[in-house]
Amino acid sequence: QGESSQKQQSLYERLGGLAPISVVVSDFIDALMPDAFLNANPAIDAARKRVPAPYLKYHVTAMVCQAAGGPCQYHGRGMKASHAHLNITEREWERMVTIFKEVLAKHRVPAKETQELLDIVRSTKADIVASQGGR
Ligand code: HEM
Repeated sequence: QGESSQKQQSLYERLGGLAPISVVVSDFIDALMPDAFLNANPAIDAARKRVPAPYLKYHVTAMVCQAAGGPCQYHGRGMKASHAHLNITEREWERMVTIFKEVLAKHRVPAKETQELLDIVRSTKADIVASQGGR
C-alpha cells in the first residue's frame, strides 16, 4: 500500500487505539453526568443517579471502539431500549453534542477524526431522541 497506507488506517488506529478512546469516553461521561441542563430532565437525572458511571464508560467505550473499526464487541442494550424512558429532547441532544465536541477539542482530536466520531454519534440519534409530541 505504500504511501496510501495512512488513508487505509481505521478510525480506531488513527485515534491511537483503546487507551486514548477510553480516556476520551471517560471524560465525556464525566462531563455529561453532572450537566445541569441535562439533569433538568428528571428522567435523565434519576437514571444517572441509579446507573454507575463506570458501567456507562465501559459500554460506550466498547461501542465507539467497535464502530471505529477496533477489536471490541458491544454487548450492551440497543439505543432505543436504553434511552426511550429518558424522553431525550432535541435540545438535550444538542447539549450532548456540544459537550462531546468540547471533550474532543480538549484532547486535540483532529478535525477529520472529530467528524467521523460525530457521524458515529449522529447515527444513533433517531433511536435516542424521543418523538417530540409529549414535551
Ligand atoms: C442526550 C444524549 C444522551 C443522554 C442524556 C444519555 C444518557 C444515558 C443514560 C442516563 C443511560 C442509562 C439509562 C438506564 O440504564 O436507565 C444511558 C445508557 C447508555 N447510553 Fe446514553 N445518553 C445519551 C446519548 C448516547 C449516545 C449518543 C450514545 C452512543 C453513541 C449512548 C450510549 C449509551 C450506552 C451504550 C448505554 C448503556 C446501554 C446499556 O445499558 O446496555 N448514549 N445513556
